[in-house]
Formats: sequence, C-alpha cells, structure tokens
Amino acid sequence: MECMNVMISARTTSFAVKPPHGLLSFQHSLNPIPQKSAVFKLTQTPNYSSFKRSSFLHIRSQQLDESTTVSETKVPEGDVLKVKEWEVSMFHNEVAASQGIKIRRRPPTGPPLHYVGPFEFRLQNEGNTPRNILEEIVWNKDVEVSQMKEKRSLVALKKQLDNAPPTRDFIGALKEANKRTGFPGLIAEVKKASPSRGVLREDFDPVQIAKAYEKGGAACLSVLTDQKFFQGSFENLEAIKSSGVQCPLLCKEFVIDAWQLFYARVKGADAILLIAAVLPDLDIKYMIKICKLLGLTALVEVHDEREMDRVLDIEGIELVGINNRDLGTFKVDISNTKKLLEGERGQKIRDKGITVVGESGLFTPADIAYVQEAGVKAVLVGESIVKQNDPSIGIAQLFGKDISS
Ligand SMILES: O=P(O)(O)OC[C@@H](O)[C@@H](O)c1c[nH]c2ccccc12
Repeated sequence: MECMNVMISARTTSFAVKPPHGLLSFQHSLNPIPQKSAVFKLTQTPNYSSFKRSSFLHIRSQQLDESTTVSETKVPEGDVLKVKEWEVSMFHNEVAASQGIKIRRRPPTGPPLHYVGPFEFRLQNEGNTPRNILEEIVWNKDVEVSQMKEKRSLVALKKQLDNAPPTRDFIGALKEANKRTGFPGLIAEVKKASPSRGVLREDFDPVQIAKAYEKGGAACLSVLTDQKFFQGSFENLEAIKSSGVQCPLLCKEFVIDAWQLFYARVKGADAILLIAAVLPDLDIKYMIKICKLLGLTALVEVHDEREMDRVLDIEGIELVGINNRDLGTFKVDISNTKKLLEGERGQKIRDKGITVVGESGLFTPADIAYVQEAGVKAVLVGESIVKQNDPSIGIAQLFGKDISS
C-alpha cells in the first residue's frame, strides 16, 4: 500500500497540494510550525484510491522552498490496518448514503485526528465540518467510543454480564400501562439539557426526578447518557437503577458500535435506542440480534417514510419510535407521527404487531390524544414534564388526569 511523504523544511507554515487530474486539492497549515525539517506523511488523502504513483502531486509552498518535496513510499506494516480501516469507513458512508442516510459516520476526508502523526492533517472547507448537529454528535461519539473501548474491552464487559440480573420487560410495562390507564404508556425522560433547548432544569437530581416520574404513573423511564450534547451520563443511569425505582430503563444514547450495547447492559439498561438516521440496515439487523442475546429491548427510531420503510423490512423489530423532531434541523411537528402511521404503512405495522412510540414535542392532553388517535400505544416525553417543579404533577397535567393508579 502506498502513501505520500512530504518533506518539509524548518519553519514552513503551510503548503498546498494540487493533484493534476481535477482531484480535490487542499491547503494544509502546520501548527505548531516545525523547528526542524521533517517528513509529513499523508496516508489519508481525500482520494486515496485514486492516489497512485502515476498521479504525481504538485506541492506549492508559500514560504520556501526547494526542499519541500513529495515522495511515495510503502506504508509501514502497522499503518496498513489504519488505512484499511479508513477505507472501510468510506465504503460505510457510501452504503449508508445509498439507503438515504444523510449523515456521514466519520469525517470523509480523514479519520479522527488522533490517528495522524505529529501534525494535524485536516482538510479545510472540504468536508471535515459536520453538516448538522446529528452528524456532529455522531463524529464526536465515534472518538468517544473508541476511547472508551480502549479502557474496557468487550471481554471484560462480557465477564461482568455473567452475574448481571435479568432485564425488565420494557414493552410489557408499556402495554400494561396502556391497558391500565387507557392512555399511551409513558416513557418519561430524565433529560437535563438538549442542543436545541439548552438547559431544561438547573436543579437537576436524576434520582429524584426518576422517583417522581414513577410516582406520577410513568411506565418506563428514558435516561440520556450523552454527556457532551445532553449533559447526561451513565452515572445517572446507574444511580437510577440502584435507587429502588422499578420502571424499566431506556438508555438514550447515540449507538454506532455494538460495544455500546454491552456497555449499556452492564450499566443497568433494559432497553436501548437505535436511530435509523444513523445506522444502515445491516447495523440495525446485527444490533437487534445482539440486543436479543443481551435481553435488551431495542427502540428503533425513525423520522420519515423512508426510514420507516427500511425498518419495516427488518425482521425482529418489536418497538418503533417515531420522532417528531428532525435531529438534523430540530424542527418539531407532531403530525409526523400521524403521517407515518397512515395507509398501508400503518397496516403493515399492525400486522407485524409492532408497538409504536410517539416521540418529542408532546405538551398537552390534546397532543397526547392526537398521537393516540394516530395509533401509538406509547409516548416518549421529556421537556414538558422535566421542567415542572414536581414532575409527577407534570405527568398529570400532560394527560389532563392523574394516571398514577
Ligand atoms: O423533550 P421532548 O421534546 O419531549 O423529547 C423527548 C425525546 O423524544 C427526545 O429527547 C428524543 C427523541 N429521540 C432522541 C434521540 C436522541 C436524543 C434525544 C431524543
């Protein structure tokens, strides 16, 4: 496998690479500015596959210098895997795009920065800026998960599962609440903040909120575990699990790697979110299987018709969430739930016995009635109830009725 070495002299501040055949050209700044001449290795180029010995690249260096030269070398054995990994992720993006997935799993022009040697290699303006918040979250998660995996191997996680207590029946709890109250079963979300709404509650005590939700009649709880964008944590999940709260718990995470399923299970999750806008079909199929092995319920989330159709073609899915919020733009429209349950699609869902959850943007008894009429048997609610002084009263206000007994 080949790569390119760029020889740079001391105090070179930047260079530009201009491939000959209309391929992507790019500018690269060096920071810190090297004090000695050095070799800058480019193993990850935007067009790696078309980057061949024959397509000689022109280097233009503003500062200097005849001493900036390009050569091609064999990649050392150890790096071959890294380059392969990067190439595989490029294919992953292509497969995902063919299924209508708009976000890219990783920055397309290079792997996360920690892969690259002494100087950062980053294309400016060419794809390494996330296009929307979901993409930013996923890119961040990719780095986060690879760091977490280094600390806890899958083998270690599996060992911990040997003595783990069984999971609680998430769908059973929703159905039971639906029967008991006549309303959709409530998944109440322990949510401190979100990128779209900022901090929802300053005095945030996750266990206290969870207990209030349970007292108010919630069937299940959803606990956000993403730290960076939602100010959630796995500590919150663990604390709620060991607090005596009996409701089954959904780990609200951005899952991109099967390792996270094992981790969530170890941390006390009974169910886990899988987002169709993030995961290609093959990943969903694979993760559904692992969830079954782990006793986790998968809540598969969709936002539009195409995602719903993809998910309906996958075997073994029992719980589907319709998110009324577009995770790319934050726009909320509760008629989305209705739209996705109409006609043949709705019939297919009923035939398959899938339980549908209406998610996001539900504030009033009229909202609940609207999504119930559309066909949901459960709802997922955060903002409107977490903001109330007493979240259990928030639940009664949301349904227009005390549903606690
Ligand atoms: O606070 P709301 O509008 O009631 O929404 C809750 C829940 O649906 C929302 O937090 C959510 C739905 N799907 C997600 C995926 C990731 C993060 C968050 C979410």
